Amino acid sequence: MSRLQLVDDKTLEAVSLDKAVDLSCESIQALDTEYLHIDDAYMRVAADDIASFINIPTFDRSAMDGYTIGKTDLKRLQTGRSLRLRVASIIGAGSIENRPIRPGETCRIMTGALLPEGSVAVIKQEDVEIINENYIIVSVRPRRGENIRRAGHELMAGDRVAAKGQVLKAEILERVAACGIERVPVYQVPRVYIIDTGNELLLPGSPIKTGCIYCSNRSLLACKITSSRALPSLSPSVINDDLHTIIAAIKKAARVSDMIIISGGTGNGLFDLVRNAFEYLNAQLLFKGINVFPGKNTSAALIDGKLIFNLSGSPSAAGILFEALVKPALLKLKGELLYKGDWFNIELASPIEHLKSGRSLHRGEMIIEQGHAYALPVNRKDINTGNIPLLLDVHKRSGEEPVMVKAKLVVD
Ligand SMILES: Nc1nc2c(c(=O)[nH]1)N[C@H]1C(S)=C(S)[C@@H](COP(=O)(O)OP(=O)(O)OC[C@H]3O[C@@H](n4cnc5c(N)ncnc54)[C@H](O)[C@@H]3O)O[C@H]1N2
Ligand code: MOO
Repeated sequence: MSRLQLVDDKTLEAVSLDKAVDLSCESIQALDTEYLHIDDAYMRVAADDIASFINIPTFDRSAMDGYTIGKTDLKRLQTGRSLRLRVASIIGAGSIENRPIRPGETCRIMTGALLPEGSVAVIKQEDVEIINENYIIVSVRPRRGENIRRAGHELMAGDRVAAKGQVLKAEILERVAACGIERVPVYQVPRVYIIDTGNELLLPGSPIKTGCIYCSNRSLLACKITSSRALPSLSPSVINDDLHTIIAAIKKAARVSDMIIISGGTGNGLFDLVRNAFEYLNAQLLFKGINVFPGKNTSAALIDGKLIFNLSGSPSAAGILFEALVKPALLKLKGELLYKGDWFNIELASPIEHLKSGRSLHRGEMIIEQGHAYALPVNRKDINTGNIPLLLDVHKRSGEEPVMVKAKLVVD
C-alpha cells in the first residue's frame, strides 16, 4: 500500500446545492426492471405506462338495487302516468338475464348487475310501491339512463391507469386491479450501503469508553432510506479512520449495493481520509464541497458506476444533506419521475436563531395558525412533535432577516 498518497484536490471548486443535485442525478439511471404481482407492488415505481385492455365496466350495469324500466314504459311514465309492472325476473350481480325486457314488465335488479336488453332506466326499490313479489306500481318520472352505469364510463380500453415513474399507491393499484391486470412492470429497489467512519464511534450496545460516542448516523440514514422505500444495508461495524480499512469497506459496498453513503471524514483534518480513498479507487469525483451550510464539505463520486456520497459525520448535517442531496438521487435510482421533489414558498413562523449569511438548510415543521401554514424552525431537541416535518432552504442577504423561505416535505 505504499502507493497510497494524500490527494490535493483543493483545485476543485465548491458547487451550489442545485448543481450538486444535478451532477448526482445526471450521473445515474433508474435500476433494471422486473414484473411483480399487484399484491407485492405497493409503493413500487411503475417502470412503464400501465393501460387498461378493457372498458370498465365492460357492460351496462345497475347503480342501485331497484327495478328496470323499458323504453315504452319510460315514455309512459314521463307523461306523468302511474304504471303497474309485472316483475318478470330477479337479476343479482354476476348473473345474466337473457330475455329482453318487454313493455309492461320489469326486472328486479341488484346494484352492479348486468342490465337486461331494452332497459333504459332503473328506479330505486324505495321509490316504487311493491304490491307483491310479482307486481309493482311506479309513479315517479325517471330520466333516461337514470341509475345506469354505462360500459366504459369509468375507463375506456387504452386509458392509462399508471404512468411510468409513478409510485404505485393504493388507489392506483386499485385501478390496475380493476382492469384485471395481475402483474405490473416495476423498477428494482435500490440497495444503499451505509459506512460510518470515525475512531471515536461505538455501536449502541457496547460499553461506553472515554473519548468515544455512539454511532447514530447509521440509524438515522437507515431509517431515511427505509422511508424512501429503498433497502439500507449497514457495514457490520463502524470503520476506523484508516485508509486501507475505508478502501476495503467501499470496495465491498460497491459489490453489494447500488448506492453508497459514507458518513464522516469530509473535513480537512488529519484523519479525514475518504477522499483519499476515492482517489485510490480511481473514483470519478463529481464535486467536492457545496456552497451551503451545513454540508460545505460534502462530496460525491462514482465508483464502478455506483454513486457514493460522503456526508458530514455530524448527524444533524447528515440528516439534512440526505434530504436535500441524497434523496433526489435515490428517487431517480428508483425510477421516480418526480425525483427532485416539490419545493414551495412558505413564511417563517419565527426568525432562525444565529442565522448565517448566504444559503443554509434547516429543519422545520409546518404549523397552522388561523388557517395559514407557517414554517417553524426547530432544533434537534424539538423534532418529532407530530407536526409535518420540513426541510427549509434559507437565503440570508446582508442586513436582511428572511421572512419567506423555500420548503420541502420530509417523510421519515
Ligand atoms: N478547522 C476546521 N474544522 C472544521 C470545520 C472547518 O471549516 N474548519 N468544519 C466543521 C464542520 S462544519 C464539519 S461538518 C466537520 C466535518 O466533519 P467530518 O465530516 O469530517 O466528520 P467528523 O469529523 O468525522 O465528525 C463530525 C462530528 O460528528 C460526529 N460523528 C461522526 N460520525 C458520527 C456517527 N456515525 N454518528 C454520530 N456522530 C458522528 C463526530 O464525533 C464529530 O463530533 O468538521 C468541522 N471541523
Ligand atoms: O460542513 Mo458542516 O456539514 O457545514 O456542518
